[in-house]
Amino acid sequence: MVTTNQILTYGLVGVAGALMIKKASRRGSYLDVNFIERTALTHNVDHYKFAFKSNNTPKTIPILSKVHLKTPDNQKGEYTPIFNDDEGYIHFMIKNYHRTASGALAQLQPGAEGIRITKPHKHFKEEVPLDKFKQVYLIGAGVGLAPLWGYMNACLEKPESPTKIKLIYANHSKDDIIFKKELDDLKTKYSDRLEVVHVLKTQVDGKESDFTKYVGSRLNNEMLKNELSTGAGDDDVKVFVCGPKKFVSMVCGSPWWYGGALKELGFKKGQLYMFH
Ligand SMILES: Cc1cc2nc3c(=O)[nH]c(=O)nc-3n(C[C@H](O)[C@H](O)[C@H](O)COP(=O)(O)OP(=O)(O)OC[C@H]3O[C@@H](n4cnc5c(N)ncnc54)[C@H](O)[C@@H]3O)c2cc1C
Repeated sequence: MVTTNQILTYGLVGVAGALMIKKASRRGSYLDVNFIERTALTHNVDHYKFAFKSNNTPKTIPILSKVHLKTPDNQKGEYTPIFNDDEGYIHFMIKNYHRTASGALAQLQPGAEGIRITKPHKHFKEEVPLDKFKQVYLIGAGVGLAPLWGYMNACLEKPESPTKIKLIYANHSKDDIIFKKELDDLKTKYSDRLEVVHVLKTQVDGKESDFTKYVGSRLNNEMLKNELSTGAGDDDVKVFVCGPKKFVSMVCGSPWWYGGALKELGFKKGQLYMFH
């Protein structure tokens, strides 16, 4: 006969076993990567290149997906790959906050062991729509450019895509703009499909007004009203937003990510997609 004590013991063993399996499978979802190199993009943002250690891994990472990167000392950061290349390397832009994961990553030497990333999970539930929309507004600040950069390049590179893109990119100063030259080159190459509007809070050399009229203030409702003058209420127009929390909530409200300037301008909830 099975006693109450035995039932309790079997029950506890069962629960412990289930928890161990869950933990193991979670652990198993990390993939080992090799750190290849780091190059400076700005004074505090670096381009990181990694390679998967095993052949039994994805060769590409979907754009707009998010991964957790774990450092050798077990610090975790949340990042979006900025592009895939033909040789199977994974590329990130990572801001160094001199602490936690980003601080540890900044100390890595090429060849460093013990770095792991999670299998990518997509942000979008549907397939990433590269040719579905007539107009996409990308509103980003600082290193919040990361997911927007992946989308922008993939969309522009798709020759038959009808999507026009306007990037509104807010930074503290000119020195903080990530991929400034690359953005200029893309504007030239895709002059009929890409518009870039910089917003700079501070002047450094007085030449900022050569490339933007928005100098001396952070992005605000008035600027958004000027720059997003069409598309409110139109299902063929999407807005993607990424940046610091206060920036995102100014643009599209919080805590439910519908509100802020975009709601005031008449954009519908279904038109907005924010990374948070
Ligand atoms: C899905 C996802 C993916 C991410 N991927 C990456 C990644 O790949 N790499 C990475 O390093 N980080 C990543 N992050 C982190 C995240 O993007 C940054 O922590 C966040 O954007 C802050 O960036 P920052 O430090 O450059 O901003 P800050 O330097 O703090 O601010 C940048 C600019 O934002 C503007 N701003 C700030 N607050 C306001 C406000 N209230 N009103 C108006 N303008 C304002 C100002 O112009 C300021 O100069 C990711 C986050 C998420 C949610």
